[in-house]
Amino acid sequence: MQIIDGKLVSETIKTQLAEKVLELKALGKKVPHLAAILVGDNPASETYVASKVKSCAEIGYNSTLLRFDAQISEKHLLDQIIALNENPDVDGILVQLPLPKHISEELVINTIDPGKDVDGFHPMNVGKMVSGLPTYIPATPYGIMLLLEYYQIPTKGKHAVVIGRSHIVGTPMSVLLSRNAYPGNCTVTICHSHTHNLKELCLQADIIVAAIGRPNFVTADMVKEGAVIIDVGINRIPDATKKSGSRLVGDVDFAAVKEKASFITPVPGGVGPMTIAALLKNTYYASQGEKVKLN
Ligand SMILES: Nc1nc2c(c(=O)[nH]1)N[C@@H](CN(C=O)c1ccc(C(=O)N[C@@H](CCC(=O)O)C(=O)O)cc1)CN2
Repeated sequence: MQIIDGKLVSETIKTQLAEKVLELKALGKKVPHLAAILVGDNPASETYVASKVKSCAEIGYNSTLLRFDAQISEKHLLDQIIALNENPDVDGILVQLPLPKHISEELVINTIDPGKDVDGFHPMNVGKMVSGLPTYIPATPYGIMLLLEYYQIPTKGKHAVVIGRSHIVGTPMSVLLSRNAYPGNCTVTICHSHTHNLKELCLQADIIVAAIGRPNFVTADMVKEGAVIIDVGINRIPDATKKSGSRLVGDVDFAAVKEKASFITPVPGGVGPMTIAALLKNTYYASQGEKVKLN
């Protein structure tokens, strides 16, 4: 069994991007600029946005963080996005999700200029991804594709089971795994809350992508010997032995499942850091007026 080291791969990608920034600077060109919008005080969102801003600084990107309290009106938020769309210095825009209930995520995403939508959530970019055209690919699925490629994990003809059908992870992941290229060419099954024979399907899977948001949901008895396990879950559970009183676990029972897996991502240190690295790659492409073209 091999543990997929997302921290290592993300650091490698960040080093490559930092080199590209130095090249831009040497040519007297502008460095990539990411604008992040954070609404409210969700502690997890605060951590993720802080990590995005810190990563930008580490590799030499400019970043702008716009913070608003949870009561911001939808109209005011949309006006801020429009201003960023019109700001020629800003290459990439992201609005950290989730948003407070009174704000339509759909409207917010649709307001971001598709050319600056480095999260790849705009319907125009989703459509391009589904059509196999160069575009911005949502950061978590993009990060997973980069991990599969880095570890040269065979995917052609494999049965991939994706647990979860969110717009951020499950749905794009299923599109990418079934595309006609490497990584891809999988036969994909998407499972969700109405899937009755989940265990049976998982037992047939060569690759499982768990993105359901339930701690330790995938147990060893659901996994075939030699399966590749990609854990997207980030769940904080109580742990009295920790100073903080809690610890982070994925959607997979890592300790037991690793005994059966050929490759497995840990939590933390697996998919999470790759989400940031993939966002930074998208931002670089946006700054160059390019889109991501997977192999
Ligand atoms: N606008 C967006 N919102 C959200 C996205 C997204 O891609 N765009 N994805 C998630 C959260 N997310 C990025 O925003 C994200 C989640 C986890 C990590 C990460 O590095 N996790 C670490 C653990 C961090 C911790 O201690 O809590 C790991 O797994 O090692 C980065 C980014 C929802 N919202």
